[in-house]
Amino acid sequence: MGNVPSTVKHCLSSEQLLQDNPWLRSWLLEKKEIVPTEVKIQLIDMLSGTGLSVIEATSFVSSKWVPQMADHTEVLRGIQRAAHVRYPVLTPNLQGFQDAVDAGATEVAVFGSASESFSQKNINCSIDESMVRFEEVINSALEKHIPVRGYVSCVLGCPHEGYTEPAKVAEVARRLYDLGCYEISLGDTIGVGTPGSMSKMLQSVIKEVPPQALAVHCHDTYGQALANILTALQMGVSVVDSAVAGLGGCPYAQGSSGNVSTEDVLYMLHGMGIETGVSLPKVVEVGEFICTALRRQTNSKVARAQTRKL
Ligand SMILES: CC(C)(COP(=O)([O-])OP(=O)([O-])OC[C@H]1O[C@@H](n2cnc3c(N)ncnc32)[C@H](O)[C@@H]1OP(=O)([O-])[O-])[C@@H](O)C(=O)NCCC(=O)NCCSC(=O)C[C@@](C)(O)CC(=O)[O-]
Repeated sequence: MGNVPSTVKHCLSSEQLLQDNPWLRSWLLEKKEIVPTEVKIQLIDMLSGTGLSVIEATSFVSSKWVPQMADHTEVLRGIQRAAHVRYPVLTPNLQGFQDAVDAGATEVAVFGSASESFSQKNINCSIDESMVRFEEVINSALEKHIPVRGYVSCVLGCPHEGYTEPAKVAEVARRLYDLGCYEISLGDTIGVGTPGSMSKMLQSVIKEVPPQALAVHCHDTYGQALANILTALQMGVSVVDSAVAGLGGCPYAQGSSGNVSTEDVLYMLHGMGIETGVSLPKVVEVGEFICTALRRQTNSKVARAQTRKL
């Protein structure tokens, strides 16, 4: 457990202590607790029953880099696949791709960045080097008729470099699209974007990749995620990444909050008369399950309001 203060070591089993000391609870949670494999499997199985058509199931990254994903094979093999749902997994390189295929993956995603520093910190290589790795993954995947999605991180800002030039995002998105990714998900990894910067960035990207092949992946650090998503919808993007209860984040983007919550996105879309086929009450239920299991509060405003029966 690293540098655990001795007082904490002695009291770990005391639920009362955790209740009396919310700081201790959050400290323990921040210390990268590993979510049990069976909880991950149950979470995905419950999400499969909500009407969602895509659930990103796990990530075939190095367990030395991200120990939380060491059980990727058990998770992918353990879930009950629903016929109407796709279960892509993240694969940063050929090794991850081969492990994913061995575990039964039928769709994968590569993840690059519009920021050199973030690329180095996140996947230990430059943007150019990442494209070489991705090309290997994409070629092998397409030979096996496995669709590949491409992520571009830091599209509206980088934790190390600050502002990201829209032209750089467009260039990286175009390279992934040309390599054969069927869809490019544009990640506001640290959640600093606003409708103004989202619109400017999309105007640039849409010149290179058609909006029908784009998705947005917003984190809600500054509370702008829904506004940014609405901006993207108005510009012709119709695929939105989100996380139940607003969980998530990135181990290489310290301080940024989780993804926009699925519940909040659904509430907005349904309010606009957009048919998603996803049941909001069921997603709220899944959120309650995972928040109880992780002993954390939901980040979804909609879930909180509905619990208070507003
Ligand atoms: C990419 C690597 C693997 C490069 O890691 P590396 O250390 O540079 O890799 P390497 O090729 O030099 O190999 C070193 C060791 O790692 C092993 N290795 C090599 N590849 C793998 C693999 N796939 N699975 C398991 N093991 C692997 C390899 O076998 C070797 O083992 P050793 O010989 O030392 O025992 C590493 O940097 C890594 O795992 N990074 C992932 C970090 C991560 O998961 N970040 C969060 C992803 S989410 C995201 O990026 C943002 C997104 C998508 O959500 C959107 C947004 O919000 O922006």
